[in-house]
Amino acid sequence: MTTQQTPLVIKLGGTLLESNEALAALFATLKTFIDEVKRPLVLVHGGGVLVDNQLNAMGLTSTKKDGLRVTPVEHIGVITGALAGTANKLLLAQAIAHNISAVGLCLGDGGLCRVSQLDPELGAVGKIEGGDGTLISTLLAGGFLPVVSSIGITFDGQLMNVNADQAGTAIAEVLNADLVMLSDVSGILDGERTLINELTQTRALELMQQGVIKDGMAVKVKAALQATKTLGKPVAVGSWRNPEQLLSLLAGESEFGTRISH
Ligand SMILES: Nc1ncnc2c1ncn2[C@@H]1O[C@H](COP(=O)(O)OP(=O)(O)O)[C@@H](O)[C@H]1O
Ligand SMILES: CC(=O)N[C@@H](CCC(=O)OP(=O)(O)O)C(=O)O
Repeated sequence: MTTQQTPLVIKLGGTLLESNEALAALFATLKTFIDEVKRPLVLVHGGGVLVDNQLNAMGLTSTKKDGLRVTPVEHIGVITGALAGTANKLLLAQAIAHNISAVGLCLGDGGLCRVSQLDPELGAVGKIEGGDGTLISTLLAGGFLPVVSSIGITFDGQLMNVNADQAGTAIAEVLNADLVMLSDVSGILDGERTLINELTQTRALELMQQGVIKDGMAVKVKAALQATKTLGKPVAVGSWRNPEQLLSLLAGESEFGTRISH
């Protein structure tokens, strides 16, 4: 593998993390991608469903504000366990089972991303910016697959819960990579619940204003729009059920998923 090629950042989220079967199918495709396409690949992941399960199991309740989880400081330990622990290691386990050499990281490793508190009302929720890509580039040059959770660490050493779509954007920016976001849905749906293949910024803002794109999808679309702007190329949103379509989608050749452009 060479780092001369444009890296591909794939963000994984949604109920994928709850299904070993879906994870195994995805990693079989990723293995083929790594062997055949030979492009540097980085995985960034969420695991909101695992966070919900862990908080529930501990008798803790959690709310979201504009698609972001309100994170009281007393919840951050459990959330870190779910994201940087369980979710990250479930993905590592799949990589190992598919003969992929992977390394599990969080946003703080090697100064990858800079994270500060986003809004005191949200508690330990991080605002993310790109940082130092040296560690990831070194791992890619060594043929490893970096798998990055969305737990960040502030300069003064506080753990922060970062939305994983925002983390995907920040890492794609650090690496000047292509970005695809895989979720539970086939892509972004319009008011009639029909898949939108091509979404421009103007239409995205309109649909968010109308409340057609909302909750977690509004966070995702805003993160994707930022990435299209900074990277100067489209971002793909699709289902982890058809990962093999995502490169064609980025190239504007597939009817699967949504291609977001500036
Ligand atoms: N216009 C829309 N198109 C598709 N999904 C939408 C839309 N508006 C809201 N959603 C919701 O957003 C969810 C995806 O966001 P989210 O759960 O945050 O994804 P992930 O966990 O993969 O980051 C969908 O499952 C759906 O319930
Ligand atoms: C601040 C914030 O909302 N953090 C998210 C991080 C995980 C995430 O984004 O997971 P998905 O990509 O699977 O949705 C959360 O706690 O759910």
